[in-house]
Amino acid sequence: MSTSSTIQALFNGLTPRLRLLAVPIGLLLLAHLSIDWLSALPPAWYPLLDTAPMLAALLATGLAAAMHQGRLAFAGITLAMGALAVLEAISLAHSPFVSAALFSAYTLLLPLNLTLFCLLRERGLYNVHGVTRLGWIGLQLAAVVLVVHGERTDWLLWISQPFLPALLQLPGMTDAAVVAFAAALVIQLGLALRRLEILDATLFTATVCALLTAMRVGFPAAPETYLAAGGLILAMGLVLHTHQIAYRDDLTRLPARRALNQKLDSLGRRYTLAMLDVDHFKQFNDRHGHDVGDQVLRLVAGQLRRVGGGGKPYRYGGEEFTIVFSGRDREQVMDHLEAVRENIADYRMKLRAADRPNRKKAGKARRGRDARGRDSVSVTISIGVASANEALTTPEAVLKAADQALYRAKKAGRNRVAT
Ligand SMILES: Nc1nc2c(ncn2[C@@H]2O[C@H](COP(=O)(O)OP(=O)(O)OP(=O)(O)O)[C@@H](O)[C@H]2O)c(=O)[nH]1
Repeated sequence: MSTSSTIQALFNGLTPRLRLLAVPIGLLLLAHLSIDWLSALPPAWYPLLDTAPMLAALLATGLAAAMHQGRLAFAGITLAMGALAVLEAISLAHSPFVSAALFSAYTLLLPLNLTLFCLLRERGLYNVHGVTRLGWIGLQLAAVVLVVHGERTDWLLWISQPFLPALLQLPGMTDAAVVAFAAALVIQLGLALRRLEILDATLFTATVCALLTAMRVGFPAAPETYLAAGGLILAMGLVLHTHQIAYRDDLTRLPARRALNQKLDSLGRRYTLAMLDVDHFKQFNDRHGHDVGDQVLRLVAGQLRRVGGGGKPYRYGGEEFTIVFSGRDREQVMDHLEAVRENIADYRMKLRAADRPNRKKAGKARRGRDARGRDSVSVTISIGVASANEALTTPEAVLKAADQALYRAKKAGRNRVAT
């Protein structure tokens, strides 16, 4: 097994939540490990190191703006402004008051803004929402300028007051900043794990970078490296997000047809394909409505994800799915497909009041009541299976054979696996 396929296998073995965080956290680790090496660079490299945070943040902002991703564009802008503030604060070019004010602004406003852009709905960039969000950033800039130019030491002293027990305090940071970062990280991680969106995971990791920057201000090359890593992580998140949009089906969150085509092109000589279709789905939709139909497709997708035998499910389109068993013969996958079919047939989906079926209409979708007396419905699926062999030498031919087998399963009465 090559190194890249070992890494791929390890990555695929992670739970979806760990997989989501693996890439941004991996980048952060890489940045962390490179600090010693970067700090030993000859002085000729210092200007590049100094400008790297700004370049990375602007790269993220530019990419986000090009992709109309308002949340990330504004996160990039605030990261750039934060980088400017913290690098000025530690540059020794200003009075202790100005340095302290800039550092406080960084430690309070950056976690607040990154959390806000994580929480806010995506509303694009070039519209009234974009202007409002830009206004919000402008307002903060004005407040910082007011404090710095007005020499408002009273404000600075007020936000610097200690109130946390010694155990929770962090050296060099105000207690307010510790609370801001802690709250930001908890909220962002919670959102990332709940929504399983790569952009949330990258915003969370960028906030970790921002915190490490504040905690390592005295260490050579450390703040610059963490800040640059934050910007690069945002930029990488955007690229992964775009890939996800192109390759993932929005409704079921399974890989979509484009990903299936790519997978088919990468298969070796031994593989089996299964085509699946929800039985009488048109009638089901007519009876229960499109929304309940959508719920059923999500439920089917959830069961397909659990298929054994190394099968990888895809949404082929509409109410059709494909499972790819790479390196497996038909005999090796039949039991796993039977298990999926049975699990789906046995699963009773509870209906909310608004989803109640019209009991007057007769129908083929099975209905009943659960233990708590709520209406429930269930569906069945039919499956057609075919493997590559001397007669079926291309993935297209195997897929077509699986589709013909599916047709036979339907003809034979549905809710069955046919070869
Ligand atoms: N709710 C919902 N319905 C969908 C979606 N995609 C396709 N459909 C519906 O799936 C139905 C497919 O129906 P048909 O291809 O006629 O087949 P069927 O009713 O499943 O019957 P058999 O395949 O013969 O068992 C159509 O009514 C489509 O509108 C979707 O994303 N959501």
